[in-house]
Amino acid sequence: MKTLAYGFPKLGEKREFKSLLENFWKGAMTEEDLTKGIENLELWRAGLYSKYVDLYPSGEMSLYDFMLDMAVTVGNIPSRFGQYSGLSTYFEMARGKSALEMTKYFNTNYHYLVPELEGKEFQILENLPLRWYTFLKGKGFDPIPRLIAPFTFLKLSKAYMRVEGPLPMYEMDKLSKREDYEKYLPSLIRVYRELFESLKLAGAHTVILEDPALVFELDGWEWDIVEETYRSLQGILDVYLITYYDSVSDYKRYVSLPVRALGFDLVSNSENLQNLMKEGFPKDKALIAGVVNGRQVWRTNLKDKLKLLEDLSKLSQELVISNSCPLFHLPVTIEPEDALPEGLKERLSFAKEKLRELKVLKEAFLGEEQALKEVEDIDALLSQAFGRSEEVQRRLASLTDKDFQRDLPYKERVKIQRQILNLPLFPTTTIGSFPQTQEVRSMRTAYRNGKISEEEYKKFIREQIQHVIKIQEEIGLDVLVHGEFERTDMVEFFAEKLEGIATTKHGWVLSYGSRVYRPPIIYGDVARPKPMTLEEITYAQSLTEKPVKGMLTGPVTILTWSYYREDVPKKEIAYQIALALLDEVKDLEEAGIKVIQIDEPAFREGAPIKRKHWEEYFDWAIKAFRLCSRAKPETQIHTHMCYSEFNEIVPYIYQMDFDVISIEASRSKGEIIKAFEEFKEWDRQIGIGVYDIHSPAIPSEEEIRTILERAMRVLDKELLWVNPDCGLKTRRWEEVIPALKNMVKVAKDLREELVKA
Ligand SMILES: CN1c2c(nc(N)[nH]c2=O)NC[C@@H]1CNc1ccc(C(=O)N[C@@H](CCC(=O)N[C@@H](CCC(=O)N[C@@H](CCC(=O)O)C(=O)O)C(=O)O)C(=O)O)cc1
Ligand SMILES: N[C@@H](CCS)C(=O)O
Ligand SMILES: [Zn+2]
Repeated sequence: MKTLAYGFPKLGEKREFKSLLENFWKGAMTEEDLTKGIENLELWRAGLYSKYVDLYPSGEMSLYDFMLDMAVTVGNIPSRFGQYSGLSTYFEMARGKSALEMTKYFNTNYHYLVPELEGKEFQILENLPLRWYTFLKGKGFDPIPRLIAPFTFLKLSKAYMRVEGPLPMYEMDKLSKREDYEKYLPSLIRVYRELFESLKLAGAHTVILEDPALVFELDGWEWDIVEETYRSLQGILDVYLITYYDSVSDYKRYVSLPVRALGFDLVSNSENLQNLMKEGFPKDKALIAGVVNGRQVWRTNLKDKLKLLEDLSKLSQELVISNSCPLFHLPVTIEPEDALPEGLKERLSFAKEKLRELKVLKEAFLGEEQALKEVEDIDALLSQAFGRSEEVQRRLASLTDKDFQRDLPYKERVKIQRQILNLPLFPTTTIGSFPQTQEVRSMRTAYRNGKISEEEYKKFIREQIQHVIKIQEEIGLDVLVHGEFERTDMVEFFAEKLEGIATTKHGWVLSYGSRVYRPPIIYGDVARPKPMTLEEITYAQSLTEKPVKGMLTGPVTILTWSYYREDVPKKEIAYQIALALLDEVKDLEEAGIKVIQIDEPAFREGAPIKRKHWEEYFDWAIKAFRLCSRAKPETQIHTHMCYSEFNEIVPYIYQMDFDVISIEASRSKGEIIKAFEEFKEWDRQIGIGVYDIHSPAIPSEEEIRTILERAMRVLDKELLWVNPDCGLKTRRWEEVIPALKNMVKVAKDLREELVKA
């Protein structure tokens, strides 16, 4: 029996990764120092792995994103970036003016960069797997090199495809046919074989291939391709194949693949286990059992897992115990958290603690007394009831169908809202946040550390609000926002104000690039003790005649971007949060707020990977949104979504019954617009994001106009709003002001042109 861990967070205990990158980008650090710093982080990580587990990977360290690293390794540099010249091209692809599209990795809040295939032959450009393998080897470690598998690489990429029509066009899209894969696979496999050869030469015997795309519901021809791929990769290194986030979609074909070891996520659902028990497992392969949850922070009930491992050991002589999915969804360690609610800390386990759990599990499995005692102690602790509230549960039980239905249908509501708001054609707005400058963050830190008083902090926030209202009025925006300066993060802010949710001090997790967030922990039933946003929103509204949007984060997003209890159905938690938000909506209405935006950027991400589970998810996710947005007919309800593939879920989005949606579409080059063309019932107002807020580049009037004109070809102009594709918190004022001016100018020009026409 061996232990294997992978995906340990690269961020560092003190967010060193973030500081290194951001200092380098600011010009405050040389490339040499950046490299040294990153290498130190890799050594720290390897040190932890080797302390707790038998097997661990190299090649997980990336300067931005592991998919981007794979693309660079195999020489997949889109031609618009010109000749690859090291870090400058690398970061241009990640965050430059025409950066690669960024989207969520499976159903997680980690964002990867989508490789763009242009039909060129692959070739090794930078052998990053070899670089990191030899680096750790040279420092006395014995890692297993790890790569994203060819199938997942292609499945998550996009390629230029010919679109048939009166005028043949080329558009970026996912590979969807056998021929698409046949075009790219032979050369990709050749490159992987070369990579394997180079690793073998450097002393490796084994390689870990992460192939999570095998958990998608694949067609038979896709499995044929997977089989052909693994057959073609044989003969150089032993392959440990790892899948995660769900069960493999075709168990029989999976276990027949010609590899040395096969990994299973035995946590996300029970399908993998059922198949293992029913179908058995091949004698000639090792079974990698992903039993320790890599996505949730709860301490593992090792007693349950021991029983599971005993069952599995009857199936395979060679059992490897592992985490269920990469550990980078967890903060590094629980150690420094000293302000958690009573009784919570001992129930939690972050990435470092999960490594230790793997070690204890192995020891207990081998019958070591100390470990067996720990197993019993944990079981006794976790069996005690924790965090439930009868009052919240009573409120939930009293819900009826009426609670999920607004009083008037959209067609009636919209007439009333038009009269009240009296907005022009192409109303302009922003998504909510304005630059979270160093000054804003420092003031918050000072307030939290007791260096300034609550009064001083509040005064500072009021000044920020005054400033942002004035700026928006000067720019000529139609629906204003208060800027969200009082918020660390759109989920954490609400979590801090809700009962039943804990927040951490140091529990940072990477979302993309160097951007981090601290996922809150929903440990009990959720309730709102007092208003959460009223003070800032009503203050902002008092400064202007224009409508200011009340700004809330929706129930599905609060749930999805937090850790949550596994013994309470997600639907129940979502409804609890929705009821708390409904109280806030009512308070905002009472205070005269006419427009309320309830952000749901995680609405798509929360959906199960397999479509067969979608109906069940969307049923409660839609209802949770409807529950919290049951405002008066005259209140205009907005929602906002970003950085996911929304095309397939437009019919579900429609059922949320909002009045206006703003949706990101700029990095994906307006593909979403096509989806609205196909969904004929669409009658809601919609703001297609007209520029990418992740890039520091200021969008030109022409770029903005192109997206709007494209939208106008598909959607009635009466429905269109004009806005950036997400909040502006990561941008600087110098970028935001000219960008918004260009945006408002285009909206005004279009209005005038339509009047003349
Ligand atoms: C919109 N998105 C979000 C997602 N997930 C979220 N949870 N939140 C989101 O907004 N997913 C999809 C997209 C893209 N994802 C992200 C995620 C994170 C950011 C982002 O900008 N993060 C900030 C972190 C902001 C934060 O919480 N900061 C705190 C702490 C400030 C701090 O570090 N202070 C220093 C000292 C500072 C000083 O004194 O000078 C310290 O404590 O050491 C705060 O503001 O209070 C980031 O910077 O990464 C964007 C998109
Ligand atoms: N209102 C939030 C939404 C981000 S998805 C913001 O503007 O940052
Ligand atoms: Zn957004």
